[in-house]
Amino acid sequence: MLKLQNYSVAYGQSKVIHDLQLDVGENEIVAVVGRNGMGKTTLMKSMVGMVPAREGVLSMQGVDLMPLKSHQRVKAGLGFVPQGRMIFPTLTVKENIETGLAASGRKGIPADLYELFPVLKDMASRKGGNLSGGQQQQLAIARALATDPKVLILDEPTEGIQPSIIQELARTLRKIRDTRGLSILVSEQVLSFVMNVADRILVIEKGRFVHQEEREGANQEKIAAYLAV
Ligand SMILES: Nc1ncnc2c1ncn2[C@@H]1O[C@H](COP(=O)(O)OP(=O)(O)OP(=O)(O)O)[C@@H](O)[C@H]1O
Repeated sequence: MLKLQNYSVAYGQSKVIHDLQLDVGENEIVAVVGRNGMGKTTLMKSMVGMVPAREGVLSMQGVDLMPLKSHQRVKAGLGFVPQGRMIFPTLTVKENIETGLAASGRKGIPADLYELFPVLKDMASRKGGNLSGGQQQQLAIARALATDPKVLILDEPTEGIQPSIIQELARTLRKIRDTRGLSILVSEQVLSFVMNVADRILVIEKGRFVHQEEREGANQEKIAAYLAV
Protein backbone atom coordinates (compact mmCIF):
# COMPACT_ATOMS: atom_id res chain seq x y z
CA MET A 1 0.00 0.00 0.00
CA LEU A 2 2.64 2.52 1.15
CA LYS A 3 6.20 1.80 0.15
CA LEU A 4 9.61 3.29 0.91
CA GLN A 5 12.75 2.07 -0.82
CA ASN A 6 16.27 3.34 -0.25
CA TYR A 7 14.64 6.42 1.24
CA SER A 8 16.87 9.16 2.67
CA VAL A 9 16.27 12.66 4.01
CA ALA A 10 18.83 15.34 4.86
CA TYR A 11 18.88 18.86 6.24
CA GLY A 12 21.63 20.44 4.14
CA GLN A 13 24.72 18.27 4.57
CA SER A 14 23.28 16.49 7.59
CA LYS A 15 21.61 13.18 6.68
CA VAL A 16 18.91 12.35 9.20
CA ILE A 17 17.08 9.44 7.51
CA HIS A 18 19.27 6.73 6.01
CA ASP A 19 18.27 4.37 3.24
CA LEU A 20 14.98 3.12 4.74
CA GLN A 21 12.91 0.24 3.40
CA LEU A 22 9.28 -0.02 4.50
CA ASP A 23 6.11 -1.60 3.20
CA VAL A 24 2.86 -0.81 5.02
CA GLY A 25 0.28 -3.38 3.95
CA GLU A 26 -3.37 -2.83 3.17
CA ASN A 27 -5.30 -2.51 6.44
CA GLU A 28 -2.11 -2.77 8.43
CA ILE A 29 -1.14 -0.57 11.40
CA VAL A 30 2.61 -0.04 11.60
CA ALA A 31 4.29 1.83 14.46
CA VAL A 32 7.71 3.46 14.19
CA VAL A 33 9.13 3.82 17.69
CA GLY A 34 12.23 5.65 18.85
CA ARG A 35 13.54 8.16 21.33
CA ASN A 36 13.52 11.94 20.82
CA GLY A 37 15.68 13.08 17.94
CA MET A 38 15.92 9.68 16.20
CA GLY A 39 14.20 10.98 13.07
CA LYS A 40 10.52 10.08 13.45
CA THR A 41 9.17 13.55 12.75
CA THR A 42 11.57 14.11 9.86
CA LEU A 43 10.43 10.81 8.31
CA MET A 44 6.71 11.57 8.72
CA LYS A 45 7.02 15.17 7.49
CA SER A 46 9.02 14.13 4.46
CA MET A 47 6.46 11.48 3.53
CA VAL A 48 3.72 14.10 3.45
CA GLY A 49 5.92 16.48 1.47
CA MET A 50 6.74 19.02 4.18
CA VAL A 51 10.46 18.22 4.13
CA PRO A 52 12.08 17.19 0.83
CA ALA A 53 13.46 13.65 0.56
CA ARG A 54 17.06 13.38 -0.62
CA GLU A 55 16.67 10.13 -2.57
CA GLY A 56 14.70 6.93 -2.88
CA VAL A 57 11.20 5.75 -3.66
CA LEU A 58 7.95 6.71 -1.94
CA SER A 59 4.84 5.26 -3.49
CA MET A 60 1.23 4.53 -2.55
CA GLN A 61 -0.65 1.79 -4.39
CA GLY A 62 2.03 2.01 -7.05
CA VAL A 63 1.63 5.78 -7.49
CA ASP A 64 4.93 7.68 -7.24
CA LEU A 65 4.46 10.34 -4.58
CA MET A 66 7.96 11.83 -4.82
CA PRO A 67 7.18 14.49 -7.45
CA LEU A 68 3.93 15.51 -5.72
CA LYS A 69 3.54 18.55 -3.48
CA SER A 70 1.92 18.20 -0.05
CA HIS A 71 -1.61 19.05 -1.14
CA GLN A 72 -1.32 16.66 -4.08
CA ARG A 73 -0.23 13.86 -1.74
CA VAL A 74 -3.27 14.56 0.43
CA LYS A 75 -5.46 14.39 -2.66
CA ALA A 76 -3.80 11.12 -3.63
CA GLY A 77 -4.91 9.68 -0.27
CA LEU A 78 -2.29 10.46 2.33
CA GLY A 79 -3.82 11.85 5.54
CA PHE A 80 -1.62 13.47 8.19
CA VAL A 81 -2.02 14.17 11.90
CA PRO A 82 1.06 16.24 12.81
CA GLN A 83 2.94 16.28 16.08
CA GLY A 84 1.33 18.88 18.34
CA ARG A 85 -1.90 18.46 16.31
CA MET A 86 -1.66 21.91 14.68
CA ILE A 87 -5.36 22.57 14.69
CA PHE A 88 -6.43 26.10 13.79
CA PRO A 89 -7.13 27.68 17.21
CA THR A 90 -9.28 30.58 15.99
CA LEU A 91 -11.44 28.48 13.66
CA THR A 92 -14.41 26.56 15.05
CA VAL A 93 -14.35 22.78 15.33
CA LYS A 94 -16.61 22.55 12.27
CA GLU A 95 -14.41 24.92 10.27
CA ASN A 96 -11.31 22.93 11.23
CA ILE A 97 -12.88 19.75 9.86
CA GLU A 98 -14.01 21.62 6.75
CA THR A 99 -10.39 22.49 5.90
CA GLY A 100 -9.90 18.73 5.46
CA LEU A 101 -12.99 18.51 3.26
CA ALA A 102 -11.63 21.26 1.04
CA ALA A 103 -8.54 19.15 0.35
CA SER A 104 -10.65 16.21 -0.82
CA GLY A 105 -13.17 18.28 -2.77
CA ARG A 106 -16.05 16.69 -0.82
CA LYS A 107 -18.94 18.73 0.56
CA GLY A 108 -20.55 18.38 3.99
CA ILE A 109 -19.05 16.72 7.03
CA PRO A 110 -19.63 12.94 6.78
CA ALA A 111 -21.92 11.70 9.59
CA ASP A 112 -19.51 8.93 10.53
CA LEU A 113 -16.94 11.49 11.68
CA TYR A 114 -19.30 12.83 14.32
CA GLU A 115 -20.31 9.25 15.22
CA LEU A 116 -16.64 8.45 15.77
CA PHE A 117 -16.08 11.62 17.80
CA PRO A 118 -19.43 12.69 19.35
CA VAL A 119 -17.69 15.36 21.43
CA LEU A 120 -16.82 17.22 18.21
CA LYS A 121 -20.49 17.38 17.28
CA ASP A 122 -21.34 18.83 20.70
CA MET A 123 -18.54 21.38 20.30
CA ALA A 124 -18.95 22.09 16.59
CA SER A 125 -19.26 25.85 17.06
CA ARG A 126 -16.52 26.21 19.70
CA LYS A 127 -13.11 27.60 18.76
CA GLY A 128 -10.51 24.84 18.28
CA GLY A 129 -8.15 26.58 20.69
CA ASN A 130 -10.63 26.13 23.55
CA LEU A 131 -10.61 22.33 23.36
CA SER A 132 -8.61 20.10 25.71
CA GLY A 133 -5.53 18.27 24.42
CA GLY A 134 -7.45 15.02 23.95
CA GLN A 135 -10.30 16.80 22.18
CA GLN A 136 -7.85 18.62 19.89
CA GLN A 137 -6.30 15.27 19.03
CA GLN A 138 -9.73 13.94 18.05
CA LEU A 139 -10.23 17.08 15.96
CA ALA A 140 -6.88 16.64 14.21
CA ILE A 141 -7.78 13.02 13.39
CA ALA A 142 -11.27 14.04 12.18
CA ARG A 143 -9.72 16.73 9.96
CA ALA A 144 -7.33 14.18 8.46
CA LEU A 145 -10.16 11.67 7.93
CA ALA A 146 -12.19 14.37 6.16
CA THR A 147 -9.59 14.20 3.37
CA ASP A 148 -10.73 10.57 2.86
CA PRO A 149 -7.26 9.01 3.15
CA LYS A 150 -6.13 5.54 2.12
CA VAL A 151 -3.21 5.85 4.49
CA LEU A 152 -3.29 7.82 7.74
CA ILE A 153 0.03 9.03 9.13
CA LEU A 154 0.18 10.18 12.77
CA ASP A 155 3.24 11.72 14.40
CA GLU A 156 3.43 11.04 18.15
CA PRO A 157 -0.33 11.25 18.74
CA THR A 158 -0.11 10.56 22.50
CA GLU A 159 2.09 13.59 23.17
CA GLY A 160 0.30 15.91 25.60
CA ILE A 161 -2.61 13.49 26.06
CA GLN A 162 -3.70 12.40 29.54
CA PRO A 163 -2.64 8.81 30.32
CA SER A 164 -6.27 7.80 30.90
CA ILE A 165 -7.17 8.72 27.31
CA ILE A 166 -4.14 7.15 25.61
CA GLN A 167 -5.58 3.63 25.41
CA GLU A 168 -8.89 5.05 24.23
CA LEU A 169 -6.96 6.65 21.37
CA ALA A 170 -5.49 3.23 20.49
CA ARG A 171 -8.99 1.71 20.40
CA THR A 172 -10.26 4.57 18.23
CA LEU A 173 -7.46 4.14 15.69
CA ARG A 174 -8.11 0.39 15.42
CA LYS A 175 -11.81 1.11 14.99
CA ILE A 176 -11.01 3.61 12.21
CA ARG A 177 -8.84 1.00 10.52
CA ASP A 178 -11.56 -1.67 10.84
CA THR A 179 -14.47 0.48 9.66
CA ARG A 180 -12.70 2.49 6.96
CA GLY A 181 -10.29 -0.21 5.80
CA LEU A 182 -7.33 2.13 5.64
CA SER A 183 -3.69 1.65 6.58
CA ILE A 184 -2.04 3.51 9.45
CA LEU A 185 1.57 4.54 10.04
CA VAL A 186 2.17 6.00 13.48
CA SER A 187 5.32 7.26 15.20
CA GLU A 188 5.47 6.93 18.98
CA GLN A 189 7.50 6.59 22.14
CA VAL A 190 4.79 5.25 24.47
CA LEU A 191 5.20 1.49 24.36
CA SER A 192 1.89 0.60 26.08
CA PHE A 193 0.06 2.56 23.37
CA VAL A 194 2.06 0.92 20.59
CA MET A 195 1.32 -2.55 22.01
CA ASN A 196 -2.40 -1.75 21.91
CA VAL A 197 -2.54 -0.18 18.48
CA ALA A 198 0.06 -1.69 16.14
CA ASP A 199 0.18 -4.87 14.09
CA ARG A 200 3.89 -4.42 13.47
CA ILE A 201 6.57 -2.41 15.26
CA LEU A 202 9.77 -0.92 13.83
CA VAL A 203 12.43 0.68 15.98
CA ILE A 204 14.25 3.71 14.54
CA GLU A 205 17.66 4.80 15.80
CA LYS A 206 19.58 7.69 14.26
CA GLY A 207 17.46 7.48 11.13
CA ARG A 208 17.81 3.72 10.57
CA PHE A 209 15.40 0.87 11.28
CA VAL A 210 17.37 -1.30 13.68
CA HIS A 211 14.73 -3.79 14.80
CA GLN A 212 11.26 -4.94 13.77
CA GLU A 213 8.71 -7.47 14.90
CA GLU A 214 5.04 -8.34 14.81
CA ARG A 215 3.16 -6.91 17.78
CA GLU A 216 1.75 -10.30 18.67
CA GLY A 217 4.40 -12.02 20.73
CA ALA A 218 6.69 -8.99 20.54
CA ASN A 219 9.66 -8.85 22.89
CA GLN A 220 8.55 -5.80 24.87
CA GLU A 221 11.67 -5.69 27.01
CA LYS A 222 13.85 -5.46 23.95
CA ILE A 223 11.79 -2.61 22.48
CA ALA A 224 11.67 -0.85 25.86
CA ALA A 225 15.46 -1.00 26.01
CA TYR A 226 15.65 0.91 22.73
CA LEU A 227 13.32 3.54 24.17
CA ALA A 228 15.18 3.91 27.46
CA VAL A 229 17.34 7.03 27.66
N1 LIG B 1 14.99 21.73 10.53
C1 LIG B 1 16.05 20.99 10.90
N2 LIG B 1 17.29 21.33 10.50
C2 LIG B 1 18.36 20.60 10.86
N3 LIG B 1 18.30 19.48 11.62
C3 LIG B 1 17.09 19.09 12.04
C4 LIG B 1 15.89 19.82 11.72
N4 LIG B 1 14.84 19.19 12.29
C5 LIG B 1 15.35 18.11 12.93
N5 LIG B 1 16.70 18.06 12.80
C6 LIG B 1 17.58 17.02 13.35
O1 LIG B 1 17.20 15.79 12.80
C7 LIG B 1 17.29 14.75 13.78
C8 LIG B 1 15.96 14.03 13.87
O2 LIG B 1 14.98 14.90 14.44
P1 LIG B 1 13.42 14.56 14.46
O3 LIG B 1 12.70 15.74 14.99
O4 LIG B 1 13.00 14.02 13.15
O5 LIG B 1 13.38 13.37 15.53
P2 LIG B 1 12.16 12.75 16.30
O6 LIG B 1 12.52 11.31 16.46
O7 LIG B 1 10.89 13.07 15.66
O8 LIG B 1 12.24 13.47 17.70
P3 LIG B 1 11.04 14.14 18.54
O9 LIG B 1 10.42 13.00 19.24
O10 LIG B 1 11.79 15.06 19.47
O11 LIG B 1 10.14 14.85 17.59
C9 LIG B 1 17.75 15.41 15.06
O12 LIG B 1 19.14 15.22 15.17
C10 LIG B 1 17.41 16.86 14.86
O13 LIG B 1 18.29 17.69 15.56
